[in-house]
Amino acid sequence: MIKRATFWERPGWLFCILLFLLHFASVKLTLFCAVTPEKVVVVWLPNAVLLAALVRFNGQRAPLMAALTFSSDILANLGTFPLHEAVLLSIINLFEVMLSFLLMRRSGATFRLQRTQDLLRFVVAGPIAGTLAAALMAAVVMQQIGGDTTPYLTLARLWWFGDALGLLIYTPMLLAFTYPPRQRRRRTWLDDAGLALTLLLATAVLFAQGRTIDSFPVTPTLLLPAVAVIAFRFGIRMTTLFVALISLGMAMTMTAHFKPFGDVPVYLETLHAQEFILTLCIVGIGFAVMLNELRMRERELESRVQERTQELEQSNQLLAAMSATDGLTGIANRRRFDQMLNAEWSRAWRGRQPLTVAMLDVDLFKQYNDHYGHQAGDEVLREVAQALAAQVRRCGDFVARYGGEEFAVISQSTDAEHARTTAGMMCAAVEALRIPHALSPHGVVTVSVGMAVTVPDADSDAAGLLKHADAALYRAKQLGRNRAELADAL
Ligand SMILES: Nc1nc2c(ncn2[C@@H]2O[C@H](COP(=O)(O)OP(=O)(O)OP(=O)(O)O)[C@@H](O)[C@H]2O)c(=O)[nH]1
Repeated sequence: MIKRATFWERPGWLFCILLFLLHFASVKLTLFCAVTPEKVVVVWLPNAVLLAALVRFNGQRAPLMAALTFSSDILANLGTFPLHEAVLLSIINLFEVMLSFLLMRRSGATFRLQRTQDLLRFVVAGPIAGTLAAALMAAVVMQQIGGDTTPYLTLARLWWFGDALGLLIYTPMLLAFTYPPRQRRRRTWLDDAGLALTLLLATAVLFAQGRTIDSFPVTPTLLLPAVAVIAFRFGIRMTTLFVALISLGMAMTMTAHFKPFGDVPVYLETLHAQEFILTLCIVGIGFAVMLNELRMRERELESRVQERTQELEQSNQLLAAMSATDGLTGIANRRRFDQMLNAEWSRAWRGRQPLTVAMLDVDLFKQYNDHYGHQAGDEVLREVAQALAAQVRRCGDFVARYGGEEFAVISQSTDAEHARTTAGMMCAAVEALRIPHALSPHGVVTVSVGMAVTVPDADSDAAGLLKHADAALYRAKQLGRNRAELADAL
């Protein structure tokens, strides 16, 4: 089995066989049901098959595809035209498609024809310019070689209109069906009923022979509102399919001598049919493409808004993190510490649990700065902060830089004994860094710690706890530094 993605990546042998068969069938189908007994082509669809293939693969293997459809064109035409005429007309068909494709490429139309701008570029390149150029040549061939006595301009116009409509109807349809739909819509029974009714109406209109019901003429124009509704409800695929079916149906009924536009001369009838099919295309395909573009833009806008919201959320998170972080040490700052202390205080109060605050101060830091310089002092603060953070991470506590060379730690559910052990460990952790301090009696950088433990109640507050911890820190400094002191009960 060839996978869908692989099949549409490059025109492989399977695609080429299918292209040949589809092209051959489309010539036969057109000759069978879209050419009136007077040999007037209402819509010529084979050229759309090659153009859609060239556009779909952006010109990959163009010579091979051209050769295949050229031979299929001659083969299929042989029964209707003599060989030399079939060859010449096939050359003109090929010229028409190639010119349309090159003009489309030059205009920058993208493959899917799903935006109004792309559709307009396609219309100018194919149904207007490419087919007109071919029509002017074909009329000469038909007159000079085929011996057709119809006036030159009439011949050219008939070729032009038939081929232009063929390209206009079938190229967008074939392209729409070679891509998976962007968004599948859920169809309701009402949609299905509407579709069935529209097809019924189309059949009735095509076979009504332009009759009137209660002096109301049953003409194909009745189908225009229906195609607009289909474009609105079902999107490009279904609309192009509907337009194609109606056009082919109309051509078929005309070749079978039904007269959807009443009893009018054949040249006028063909003109009416072509005018009607053109209007059907503009209303149906044009409306579907416009709606599709609007929906695509809406989706693009939605995803862009989503992207921006996500970016904004990330920036907000970053900002929040930045406003809570100390720039020098990278740990929480005083602001965050105050928030945490209030939150933990309330929690401990509600749970009647003890709460511990420890204040830490780097010993003889002024001397360190004076001796080693301010930048070396900054580096010490960073290292001390990391050592303390590693220490509290293990116990699930919270550490912040309180300001200057002071740090603060909050511990939950700690009794006095546990608080003392933890503080001792923090002193040891800083001493273990072994940062030389020539002016300290310990020879290395050390910290002093003051702690206060309390079970919050109505008579105490967080500020009081901090004050007690600060007093204990002062005592630790007095008692020789590099030690931890516990404050008296609050
Ligand atoms: N390098 C550096 N120094 C700072 C920073 N913040 C505060 N300091 C310094 O820290 C020193 C604090 O000195 P003091 O309050 O006298 O205390 P100390 O020298 O540590 O003495 P004790 O606390 O009694 O052990 C001052 O010299 C401040 O300039 C900082 O961000 N970086």
